[in-house]
Amino acid sequence: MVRDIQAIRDDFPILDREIDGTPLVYLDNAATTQTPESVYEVFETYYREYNSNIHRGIHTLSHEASVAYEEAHDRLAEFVGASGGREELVFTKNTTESINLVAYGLGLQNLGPDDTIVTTEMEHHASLVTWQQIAELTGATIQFIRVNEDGHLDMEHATELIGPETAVLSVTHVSNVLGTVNPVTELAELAHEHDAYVVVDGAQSVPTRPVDVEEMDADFFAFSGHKMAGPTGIGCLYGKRHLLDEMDPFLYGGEMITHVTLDRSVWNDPPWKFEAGTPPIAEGIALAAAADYLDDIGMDRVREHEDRLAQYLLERLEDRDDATIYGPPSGEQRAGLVSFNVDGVHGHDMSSLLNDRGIAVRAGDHCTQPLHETLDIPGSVRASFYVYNTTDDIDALLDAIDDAEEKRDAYLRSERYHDAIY
Ligand SMILES: Cc1ncc(COP(=O)(O)O)c(CN[C@@H]2CONC2=O)c1O
Repeated sequence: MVRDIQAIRDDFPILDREIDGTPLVYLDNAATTQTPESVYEVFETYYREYNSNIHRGIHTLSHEASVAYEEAHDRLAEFVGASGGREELVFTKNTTESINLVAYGLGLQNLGPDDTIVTTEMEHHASLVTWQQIAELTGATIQFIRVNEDGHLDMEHATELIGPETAVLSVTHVSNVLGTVNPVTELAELAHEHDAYVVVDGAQSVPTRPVDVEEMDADFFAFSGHKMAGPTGIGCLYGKRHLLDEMDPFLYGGEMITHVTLDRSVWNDPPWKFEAGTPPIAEGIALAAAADYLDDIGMDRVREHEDRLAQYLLERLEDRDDATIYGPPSGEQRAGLVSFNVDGVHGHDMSSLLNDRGIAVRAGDHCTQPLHETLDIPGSVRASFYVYNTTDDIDALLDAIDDAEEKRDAYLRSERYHDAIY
């Protein structure tokens, strides 16, 4: 069933909000997406009808909560093509925690001075800082695949860096700044020729396109609930079952054990081995509802919709002689986000001027300071779309950019500017 855009927008009451009397235009989805009624109603039902701690209570509420929470793991595993179900799908707090879990649970235990971690210049700090820290703690070397002018990874450089000493390849599937969709399957193949672990940051891909972790042959794959129409406070780490068996827990305590004596403890099986203490129960169950919501639209349609909006904005920004766009040009496939700058208007001023018009974008370094250094800019303005955005939203953005440019030109003509300069 193909759902029309208005029907989808009606699922998100927040889109009826006004910002100082102006209708909200929400274009900050790469940071956090909005949540449909069908997802946040899950919270209300859970707390109204079966709130209880899981796995230990011998009573109906606990059983119902346990079943729903466990089945949510199966649902998210299915959403990313993990045939092992819940045994390969750990709930964490977010992508950041998922990547840290692999880095500390496997990297810290197995890496040493002879090993290399290969990652890229376009990584989010959630990954880049984490592997930098592991390199420091283990003496391993960390190397970064270069990013080309057009926002793609330099694959020649990748083949130079990935070799016998590579122990880990950690790469973002989609850049949260450039919109670039990286060839993770090709990179995984290269890394596996040298028995390296392949860790994929899927924060920007799982929400926006069909993902099949087994097809790409990722060993680990991390993503967040709040970026896929789900709640904050819940994320996922997919891991191949035999690797999760090998991996050390990251947090210790109840739930993650099967037997404890004063001398030693025996770990539980995955995923519970990595879910110490009382987990985000309602969040996990609500995330399964988010997966249902997105599958109801269809992830191919989500990708097409996002690409259409990105192309619409790219073509119009490319027509401007004072706009600089980062990432692949129009005509090339990219995720539904466009980062840009307008000459003479600082990103934060642009973001503030847009907010005056009810338009929410993000400005700054988007937690990718090394990438912005490579781009030789202090920051950028990023518009990012989701299933409920339309070309009307983009037209409103473009009008507001015109307005910002007029304000800039008026200032440049003003006495205040000339007094300041001369
Ligand atoms: C590619 C990528 N990896 C990891 C993360 C970290 O996700 P969590 O915060 O859920 O752990 C983000 C978040 N994206 C940031 C958050 O705000 N704006 C962004 O672009 C991201 O875009």
